Amino acid sequence: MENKKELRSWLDAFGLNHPLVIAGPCSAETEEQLLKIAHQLKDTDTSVLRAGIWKPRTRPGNFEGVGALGLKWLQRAKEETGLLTTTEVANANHVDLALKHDVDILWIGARTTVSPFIVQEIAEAVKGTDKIILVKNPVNPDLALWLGAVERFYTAGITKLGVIHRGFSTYEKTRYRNNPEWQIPIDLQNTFPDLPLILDPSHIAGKRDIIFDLCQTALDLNYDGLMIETHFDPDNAWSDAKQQITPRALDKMTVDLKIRKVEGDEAEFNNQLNTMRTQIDLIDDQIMDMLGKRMKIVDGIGALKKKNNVAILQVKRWNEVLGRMILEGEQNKLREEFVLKIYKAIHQESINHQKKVINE
Ligand SMILES: C=C(O[C@@H]1C=C(C(=O)O)C=C[C@H]1O)C(=O)O
Repeated sequence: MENKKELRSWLDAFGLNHPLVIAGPCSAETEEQLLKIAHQLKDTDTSVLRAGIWKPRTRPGNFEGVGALGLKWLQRAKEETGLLTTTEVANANHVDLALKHDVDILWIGARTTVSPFIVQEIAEAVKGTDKIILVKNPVNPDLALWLGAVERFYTAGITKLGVIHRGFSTYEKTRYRNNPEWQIPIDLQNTFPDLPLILDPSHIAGKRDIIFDLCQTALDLNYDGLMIETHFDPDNAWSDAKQQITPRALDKMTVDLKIRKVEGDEAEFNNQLNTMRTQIDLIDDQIMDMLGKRMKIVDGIGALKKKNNVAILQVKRWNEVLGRMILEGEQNKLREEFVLKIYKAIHQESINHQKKVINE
């Protein structure tokens, strides 16, 4: 599969002057609940109503969705509000039912994207339709697996495609429910600039107070849309209560979010930008030059260790280097977390270099 301008035609057809907004409850709970939310969203920037009908839950015993019954409610919400509809499908049977109820957009959940067998089954089931398919990232940070799932739909003849970034599972506790790992969608945009990219801040955040920040970051990174869980009474939602926001809060948020242009058009802006980018290029050259020089000395130490039969890893020295660089970083307004990431990568590469020298 290659990037093609046509990948984004379905999105362009919306004719929006703002990112696509998909909103609605985590789960369809009752007909009244879904219709009430749909009507509240009708007068916002929302174009598509979302609602989970079948809910994959981490543990059994929780509310697992109302099932096919909810599809009728979605259909009615579409008739009454004109909003398009979308739901998650996780097997061929879900697809058949969603198609019967004229759901416009089907999304593939993170737990489904990890399984090529199921993705293939779903791709076969939507073959021959003109449905829009949005593929959420797999739970594990694996870009090839994510794109592989998209490709299965493309190969089945589905051309209206897009991806949803919902964050990645980690064992460590972070401030997020699912770590954003922004570099992965950035890499994806580099390879497929015309594949619509939508942020699902609700599942990354896990709590409503950081949703706005996540959405702004996405717009700063040229995302094409937002999928936001919305409920008129979030605290009493049957699933994901902490991360849903009200349709009113969503409306306010879309007003407050700053939409950036992909490129600047004023000559003065472009001049200043070019000057600063030239400065960055020079500094990047220096960084590479210094890293190369550092690595040459590391090789020298490796040769010395080989001669004296001394181990590569020197924990005491390594901790001294780290401690000194954290302080140095502080003076240069660089966060400890960032300094640690860079120096751990440098240390790993030093070890690789010395391994090579010692085994030569
Ligand atoms: C370069 C050395 O080998 C390793 C690499 C280090 C580094 O890159 O700074 C530090 C300690 C060692 O674990 C060394 O022993 O000084």
